[in-house]
Amino acid sequence: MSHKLQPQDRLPTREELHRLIRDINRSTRALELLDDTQNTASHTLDSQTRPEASIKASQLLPADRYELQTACESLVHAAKGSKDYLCTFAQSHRPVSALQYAVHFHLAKHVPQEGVVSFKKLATKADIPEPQCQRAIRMLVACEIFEEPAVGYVTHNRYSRLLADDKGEAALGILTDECFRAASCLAPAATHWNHSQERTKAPFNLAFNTEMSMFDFQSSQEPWRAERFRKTMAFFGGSGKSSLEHLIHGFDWTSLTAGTTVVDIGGSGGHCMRAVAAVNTGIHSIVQDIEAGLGDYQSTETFERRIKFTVHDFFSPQTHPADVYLLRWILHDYSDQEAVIILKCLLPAFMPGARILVMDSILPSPGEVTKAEEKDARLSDIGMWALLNGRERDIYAWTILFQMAGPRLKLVNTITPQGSALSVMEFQLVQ
Ligand SMILES: C[S@@+](CC[C@H](N)C(=O)[O-])C[C@H]1O[C@@H](n2cnc3c(N)ncnc32)[C@H](O)[C@@H]1O
Repeated sequence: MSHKLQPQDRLPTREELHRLIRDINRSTRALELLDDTQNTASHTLDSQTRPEASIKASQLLPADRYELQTACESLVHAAKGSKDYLCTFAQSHRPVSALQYAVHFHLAKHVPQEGVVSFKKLATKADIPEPQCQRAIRMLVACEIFEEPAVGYVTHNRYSRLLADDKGEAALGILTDECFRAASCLAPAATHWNHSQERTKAPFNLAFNTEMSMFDFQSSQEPWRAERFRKTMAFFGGSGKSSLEHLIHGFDWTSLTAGTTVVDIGGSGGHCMRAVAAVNTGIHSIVQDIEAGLGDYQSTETFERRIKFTVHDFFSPQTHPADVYLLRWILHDYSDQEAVIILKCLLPAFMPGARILVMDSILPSPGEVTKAEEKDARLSDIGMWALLNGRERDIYAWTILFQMAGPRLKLVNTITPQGSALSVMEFQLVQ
């Protein structure tokens, strides 16, 4: 009996395949043309644990990198056929759950930096059953995380090595635990709380069975999660699209005169202010966060007393007068109604000429960028929704948000540094 291909199993036509291959060739050539920096690029892509080098890689014509990704992904999807693509896509959570298992049991830390380890020994070290260890790792090997160079033996590759690093493990821990579990509750939470926008009625709350917002839950119930969150923020700031380099290039910090005060609201362990202090030695910085967010840093002073850490809840009125208030990766955590409260709490402390720097992503309009770039931006949008009913915003949504906070707050400048997923938006209070 002959098997007829169903329309949904249709393979790509020759023309479609050739167009995709032409696209791949074109963007590959664009990357290859960067002869001078090519060595840096391939080197940094192979050793992603070196933040300072990765910054350079992230600045290599990101548009070409996204075009290459988009064309490669389209080719893979075309090769699969529609039904297979969609069904595989709907099972994306399965490799992520294998990663969750690997991170939870610290498997990467039990694999030697050089050489191999047997599944048997790895399972013994991690205190887990060997068959489970093998199944999880083999799923990951199929996704190019870890390698099995000889049957039954595991070794690191450039991806798995990231998991062996403390901060990398923390970040992947949050992504595969809090984020993953919360994301599985998007529709149930919407039904349960009738599409509430409150941070205490988010998918996270259903997943973790708590009435507290994620940050309050971390602080008061499971402080190890707050510690892990702080390491994660430092990890993301270390390199790539959210590198702190972009914070430095997104605003002229050297233009601030000696004695200027910068308040970093929700500043975590102070990584942003350390980066700023390194380029302008005259600035005084205050890092504000909740107690658990600051961790061991609270009440300390660093950088020859130029950075102070203080506990402050950004949902209460700002008490510290400053020339610049930095809100990096804060407002996207919240819905408009809650983000407005944070902004309004700033206004009473506002001195003439003071500014607010918001560093967050600006969502592209549909079709404005390649699919790969759009997907990256949208990952974060769904992520913020899942954790706190937050959202990413396009430029119109940002403008409306600030209008809601106060009609006198005006956007005076926006800079998106090359290779950065985040933009710096500068707001001032006009008369
Ligand atoms: C997404 S992180 C951003 C950290 C840092 N600004 C950065 O760019 O890496 C959000 C920060 O807000 C802090 N935070 C959460 N709720 C807060 C509150 N009510 N008041 C002050 N800080 C808060 C968290 O502890 C965390 O450090």
